[in-house]
Amino acid sequence: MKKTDIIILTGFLGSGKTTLLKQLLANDLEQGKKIAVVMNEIGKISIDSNEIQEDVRLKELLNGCVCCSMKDQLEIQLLSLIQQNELDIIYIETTGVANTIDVIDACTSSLTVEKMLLSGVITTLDASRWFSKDTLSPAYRLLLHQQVMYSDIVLLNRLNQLNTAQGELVLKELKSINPKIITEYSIDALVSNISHQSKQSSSIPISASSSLKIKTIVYEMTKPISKQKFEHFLRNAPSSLLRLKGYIQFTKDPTLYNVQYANGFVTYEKELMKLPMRLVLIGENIDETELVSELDQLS
Ligand SMILES: Nc1nc2c(ncn2[C@@H]2O[C@H](COP(=O)(O)OP(=O)(O)OP(=O)(O)O)[C@@H](O)[C@H]2O)c(=O)[nH]1
Repeated sequence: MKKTDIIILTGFLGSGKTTLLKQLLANDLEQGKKIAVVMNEIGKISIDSNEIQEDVRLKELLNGCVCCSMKDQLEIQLLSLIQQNELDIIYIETTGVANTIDVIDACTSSLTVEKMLLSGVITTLDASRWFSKDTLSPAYRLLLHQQVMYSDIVLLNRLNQLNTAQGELVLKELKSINPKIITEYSIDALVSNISHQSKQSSSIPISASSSLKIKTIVYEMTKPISKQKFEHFLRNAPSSLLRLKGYIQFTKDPTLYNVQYANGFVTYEKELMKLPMRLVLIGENIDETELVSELDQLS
């Protein structure tokens, strides 16, 4: 069964996410694709939702961020969207202050990965915002940096608001963080580029999933594994492995555990529901063959 593509739109406040989304939706609808949008807003009301066409399924997550307080709601909304509709693409428009890794984490649970595939992260970036980033607080500066770093495509706009030297400096800095910076794009050119490539693949071809900046690996377990070996695996995991989560069963213990690993720490919680033993691993340039082979040896 073809999985529904998930495309995450990130970008700082006012950087052009909704403007881009509207263009992408118009293009997809013209091609007859079945689309849904999950729109996340920090505030209690969404202004941008009114801008979404009627034939697009829309879910709003308001008053919080899907990268933190609303993580669980995102999973629930995604699952309900695909249960009720046959969809080609789900766009997730994040709040301007969302942490990219945490959004990826939130939309790749061990339940969603069965039916959905993360197809990429697109970031919109205002060149003048980047140029004046030193006026932001350290936390927002870091956020902006990470939005660029973890994106599969960065769409840079408003470059014409800077002079030539400033523009060159911005580009040099950005390209040292992420070479996939697209500048001077007009939405028309971008959309026609997407349309052209979409004829070959069924979704927005940001890149093949194997070459995404942040990769998600799904590991299905057929039998319980050794807890001792699993913890040894985690202790020796590469630092590029950012997250591991899912449901796991250990040898000589009938309990199913919800396992969560991040920043070198692992936690287990008893899971009462009968869920598939499946792990999701998220990381930057992680080697799937190597990790899967190591996991295979844990039983
Ligand atoms: N010059 C220029 N302006 C743009 C571009 N994209 C969006 N804008 C304008 O920037 C403003 C904010 O655009 P939005 O698309 O609402 O930005 P957003 O990232 O969704 O904003 P928030 O949801 O508030 O974070 C609007 O006035 C847009 O018309 C662009 O590529 N170039």
